[in-house]
Amino acid sequence: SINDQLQSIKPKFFLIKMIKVKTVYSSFIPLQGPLLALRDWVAIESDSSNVLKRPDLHRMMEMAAQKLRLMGGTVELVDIGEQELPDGQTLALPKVVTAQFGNDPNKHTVCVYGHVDVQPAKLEDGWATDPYNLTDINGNLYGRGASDNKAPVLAWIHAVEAYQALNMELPVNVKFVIEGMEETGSNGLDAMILAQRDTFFSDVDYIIISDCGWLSRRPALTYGTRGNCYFYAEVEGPKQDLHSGVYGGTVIEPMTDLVGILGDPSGKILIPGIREAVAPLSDEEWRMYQDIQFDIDNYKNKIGVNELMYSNKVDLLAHMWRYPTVSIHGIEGAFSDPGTKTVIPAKVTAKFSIRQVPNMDPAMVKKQVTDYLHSVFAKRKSPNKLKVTMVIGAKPWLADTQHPLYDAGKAAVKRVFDMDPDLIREGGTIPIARTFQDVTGKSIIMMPIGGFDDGLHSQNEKMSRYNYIEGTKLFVAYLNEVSQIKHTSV
Ligand SMILES: CC(C)C[C@H](N)C(=O)NCC(=O)O
Repeated sequence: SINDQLQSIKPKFFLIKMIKVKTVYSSFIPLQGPLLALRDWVAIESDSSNVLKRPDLHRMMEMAAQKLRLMGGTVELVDIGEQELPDGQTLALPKVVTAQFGNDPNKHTVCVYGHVDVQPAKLEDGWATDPYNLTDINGNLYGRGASDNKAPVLAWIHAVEAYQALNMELPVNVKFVIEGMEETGSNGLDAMILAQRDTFFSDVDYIIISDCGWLSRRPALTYGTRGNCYFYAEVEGPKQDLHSGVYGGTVIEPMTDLVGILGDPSGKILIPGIREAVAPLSDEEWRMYQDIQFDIDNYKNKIGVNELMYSNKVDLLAHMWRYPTVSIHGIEGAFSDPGTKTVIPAKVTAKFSIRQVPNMDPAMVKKQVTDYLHSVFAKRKSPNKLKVTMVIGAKPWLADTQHPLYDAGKAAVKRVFDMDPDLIREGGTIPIARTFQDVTGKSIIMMPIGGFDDGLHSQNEKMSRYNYIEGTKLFVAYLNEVSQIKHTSV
């Protein structure tokens, strides 16, 4: 009837109005709705790398599940077993939250993946505000996990809530997979995806991930991530720490060995075989990089340096996204407190990682790194013992930007931001992306809403009110665009 038709037009009109409505972003507007939800989520120190914080992480997963339950979703907390710690003890992994809204066989089904664990953060690290107390300064919401990845996960939840609030049917069925171990390699999630391939994932058509950021103020769609191989290199010498005055000069120090095998002034990867495996940069990719908006001075200012490894845009983007890099993160066992302790540490463990790209393979990288370090160590003829372990082996991921998912993404960005997105890659790693692709055979899009200067993993991480709310509008619009994709596209 006419009435039914009017009913179906009215909410759609509201939806378009909601997307187009100009929101005022000011710190003077008190936190409400989505901002309060983000405050509550940031308040939980869900640090997946710290075993002492595991109870908080369990609480975080329960809180995410409860939010989805209250919205009427079909929610499960999936037990993914235990994690083995380096000392041989075991610890329960945080359960994975799965949820489903709608199961209409005539609609597409999208699966939104995100995580609610965070990297460590302490006020003493140099934060200007308490990392677990969401603080608004000039429209930026500061807090650990605000951008990586709590606000983006919440923005997807709010997108579903927006349809519900308007009494509108979701244009697609929406599933969620929310995990709590992303920052430490997504332990247990690969097995869970494999186990549920023919159940939870059987009707999923497309996978959407919003766990990354824009490159500039221009919105972006991401089509590649680097992988990550994370290593521990342990050098063990005397049976206990020693006084450097009493024993220095007689003992072959583990720290000297460690620095000796890791150190190279170029900061480049010397390990044979690694660079040779890298897929060459094609002319087309090179051309694409030239069109991307990237302000080198802005980038330098953001991180507070005067000079970078390369001085032109294409080289910088290529080395950020599609060449491997090595970073040394820290040395466990070394003296690092303030003061002047004169100690020879008995055992030191370097932590470093290699971001890898197509066509590198983690198993091969593990062998190459282990063989190389042992060969360099052998030349030192040291009596100390070296042990090399790879603790994370996450593969890189690359998508086809010609897929209709990306056309739908461009249309949604245009609708909300009135501009075309940059098509970018990401230097960081989303360990599970490749598993989703390989196990389910479905296409993935990464649709970031984080700002280019959000400070992920660093001090003063933030998410702006603007990106959070406009990002939610983007997701609302995107669900609508995805529903228009022809049913034949996988
Ligand atoms: C920018 C990254 C893809 C964000 C992601 N959450 C992350 O930090 N992954 C782990 C990593 O070390 O890259």
